[in-house]
Amino acid sequence: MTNFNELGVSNQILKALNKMGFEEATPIQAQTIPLALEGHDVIGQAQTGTGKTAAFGIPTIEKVDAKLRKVQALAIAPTRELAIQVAEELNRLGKFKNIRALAIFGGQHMDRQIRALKDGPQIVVATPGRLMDHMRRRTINISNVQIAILDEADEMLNMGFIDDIREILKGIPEERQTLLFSATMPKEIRDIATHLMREPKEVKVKAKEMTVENIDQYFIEIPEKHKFETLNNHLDINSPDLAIVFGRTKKRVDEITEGLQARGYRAEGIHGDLTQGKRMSVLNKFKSGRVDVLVATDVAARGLDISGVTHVYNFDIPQDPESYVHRIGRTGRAGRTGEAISFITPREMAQLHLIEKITKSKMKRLMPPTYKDAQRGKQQVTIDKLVKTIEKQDLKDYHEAANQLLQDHDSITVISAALKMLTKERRDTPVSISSVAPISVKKAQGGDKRRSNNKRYYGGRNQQGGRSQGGRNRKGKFQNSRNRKG
Ligand SMILES: Nc1ncnc2c1ncn2[C@@H]1O[C@H](COP(=O)(O)OP(=O)(O)OP(=O)(O)O)[C@@H](O)[C@H]1O
Ligand SMILES: [Mg+2]
Repeated sequence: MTNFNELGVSNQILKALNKMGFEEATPIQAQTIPLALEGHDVIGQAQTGTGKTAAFGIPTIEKVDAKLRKVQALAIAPTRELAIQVAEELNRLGKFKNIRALAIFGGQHMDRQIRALKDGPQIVVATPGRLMDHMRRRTINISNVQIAILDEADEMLNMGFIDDIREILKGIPEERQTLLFSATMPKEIRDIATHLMREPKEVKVKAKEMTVENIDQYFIEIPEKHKFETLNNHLDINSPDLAIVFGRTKKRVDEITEGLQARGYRAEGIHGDLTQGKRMSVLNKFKSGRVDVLVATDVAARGLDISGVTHVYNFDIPQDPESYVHRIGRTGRAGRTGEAISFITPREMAQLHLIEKITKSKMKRLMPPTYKDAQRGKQQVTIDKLVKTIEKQDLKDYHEAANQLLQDHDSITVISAALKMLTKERRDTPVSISSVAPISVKKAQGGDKRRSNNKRYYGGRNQQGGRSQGGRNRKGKFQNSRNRKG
């Protein structure tokens, strides 16, 4: 383990790190901070949740001049929420150096952003579309930018974004320093990257697997039409603190969300068709625990750092292995543990093997839990609560009432009634989810075509329906009568 002061970091940043509770540098931070401080271009690849933001953030803050109220560093991120999060972390890191970072992103009033830009932040974190808007209107001056950062670099250099990125980089002085970070870096993308950089130093934190080992990975082989009930059962058994459920399309996310709500779960959906206000409010509710289940498209797959996410469900297996890595990486962050459970239809088993091959990790098979298992799981939660209350031993005030009850009823009946009252039973509202076509490996491996598919996931951009939303969809209704009480 490396201390930050061994890395040549200033006292003001050490003070900020101390305040943030960062005691030691993570491996990617230890390896890239000195290189970036020396002025090298860097491609940094390390697993999800291992502190890449501070790895590029610390040297960036060290290099910009607080007295100069001009944009000196520009970070670009694929989604609005990520841009906001990165700006927040940079502001925490730069607090004692009086460095300010501003997030600019689509869906927010231009006027407001223009005013904020006039305030003279030294760092801007932007989504590409909105940044280009500002560039065209000349409401941002990037001619003083010395450091360009691409967070989620492989995604930013993917088909969906590459043209924007090229155009943005054209507006930045050529003698810039370029920093690229991501948990994944497919070779063809790395080749593109090196063309945009000057003799980049590549740092790849050595890991056996592309995914973090503190995430337990499981899969459940299951027909499409049983996914929703299985998700319900699983949520009941695990009672996750916070869970994210990834669905393939926006429509799917809406349907799963509505279904979960109908069953009594505190679930909300997030995808690119929602207003920015709604996206923010959903995410805030999730972060504060007012929502337990976040149902999302890949708009929430990359970079988001929400502590307390214990479970990630792939309701639909993703098309790209990289996307799998990022999705499950929303749990098991900063050394915590997590579980990832992927639903695989029988025809998608080949896709599962492809993901395993590329990520060099194995998913353990789970049998689909039954409704009975779920009931037991729910009851166990109640029993645990009851036992905790017993252990506290402050029940004297209830003894008289308990004695009275036991005179009129046998103990099994009384305890069962108490358990029933305490158990949050799932509503048995019938729910139907439209089915989607399975992902086939052949399609998934189709080179550039596969890459271009990514585009549709991301919010705030013009999104086409993508194949799985298209006319080939069969509409399969699914109602589970098994769970309906007689
Ligand atoms: N040195 C450190 N010590 C303790 N916590 C840290 C340290 N560095 C980062 N963290 C925390 O770890 C969490 C993950 O960091 P971060 O979001 O930068 O990960 P990442 O590598 O960018 O992940 P992803 O690939 O998902 O984007 C954050 O909550 C961050 O505050
Ligand atoms: Mg990150």
